[in-house]
Amino acid sequence: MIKATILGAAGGIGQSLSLLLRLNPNIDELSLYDIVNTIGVSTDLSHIPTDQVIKGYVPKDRSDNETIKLALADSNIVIIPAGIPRKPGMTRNDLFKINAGIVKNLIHQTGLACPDAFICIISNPVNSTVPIAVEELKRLGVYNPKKVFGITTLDTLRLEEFLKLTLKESITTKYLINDVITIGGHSGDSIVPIINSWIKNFKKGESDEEYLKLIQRVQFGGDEVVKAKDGKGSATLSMATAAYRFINNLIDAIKKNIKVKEVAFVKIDDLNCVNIPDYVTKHLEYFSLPIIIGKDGVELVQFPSKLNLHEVKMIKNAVEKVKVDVTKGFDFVHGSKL
Ligand SMILES: NC(=O)C1=CN([C@@H]2O[C@H](COP(=O)(O)OP(=O)(O)OC[C@H]3O[C@@H](n4cnc5c(N)ncnc54)[C@H](O)[C@@H]3O)[C@@H](O)[C@H]2O)C=CC1
Ligand SMILES: O=C([O-])CC(=O)C(=O)O
Repeated sequence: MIKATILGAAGGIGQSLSLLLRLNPNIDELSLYDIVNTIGVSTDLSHIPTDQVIKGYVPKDRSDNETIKLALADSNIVIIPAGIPRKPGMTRNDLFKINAGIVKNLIHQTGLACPDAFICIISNPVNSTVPIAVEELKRLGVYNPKKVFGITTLDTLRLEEFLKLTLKESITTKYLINDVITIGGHSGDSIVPIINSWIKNFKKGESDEEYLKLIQRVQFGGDEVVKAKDGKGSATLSMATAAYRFINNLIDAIKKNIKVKEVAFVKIDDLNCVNIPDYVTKHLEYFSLPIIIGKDGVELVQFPSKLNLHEVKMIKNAVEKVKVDVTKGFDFVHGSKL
């Protein structure tokens, strides 16, 4: 029995993701929670014929914690896209002030209602909201490092698509999936695209202008959408697709007991890691990296092999960036040590 709950289900990502999950036959119950409009969204989706139970939940007022408890009860998977999106001119860090509190409260309720659930955090800034979630779960005494993920899949989707466009050859995304990934964090130059042997397709290798342009476009892909939406939010449809890819794989691990390979922002120092270089582990606890997920969660964190020199340079820079964001998240829960 799989029950998936979306917290923030009435938003741009929430609604699109709800539709995709409604169409997934491996989900037995879909639970949609938001502070607004989930009754409308769930009623709409309930007219799609499936064998799935679907329910919408909206709290009566700010002090109502009973409704979210009902929404979360018995969930195996909790997905959190609740919070505000960017407007042009903002960085993801500008969202911290509002989203940090939202994520902390929702994680608190999740830890109380379904402490054993897999938790997928979409709300930005991911580099800080994941540490907030981890520290809050620790406070409750229910933290399981194998089951807390920051969703960075959209960066990899962008890399697949933009690399294909850059190479202008008869390469389809089919050949790129599993071969190209992004690691690091989820903001600007903390995002590190890894293109494996495709570097050979660039005439001047790591110093090729087209290669450097590709890196920049992936790192600032979110800004491209924010600008195009012109004040009406950030990526929603591509993000829902990205989250769906991750969740679909996660369900294969949980329900079919298949070991799946994914990439997510996880707390690496609490997990079983192989081949992670000192220049990463010495300095920080969290990074988005390839992971193997089994039915009980992350079994292994891996580090990509065959990196080019530019990729190593980008990783070292990402380590510095992520470290600052992680500390901000940690301090939000525990209070600054300064
Ligand atoms: N991880 C990633 O790659 C990406 C992350 N995001 C982030 O996802 C978040 C959501 O983006 P959108 O869906 O576009 O925003 P949105 O504004 O369309 O939807 C957010 C939803 O959260 C709800 N919400 C706010 N406070 C809540 C609470 N306490 N409990 C439950 N629901 C609550 C709102 O009512 C709204 O329906 C943003 O922080 C955005 O930056 C967006 C794209 C990619
Ligand atoms: O850019 C944003 O604010 C939303 C996001 O995380 C992305 O599209 O990657």
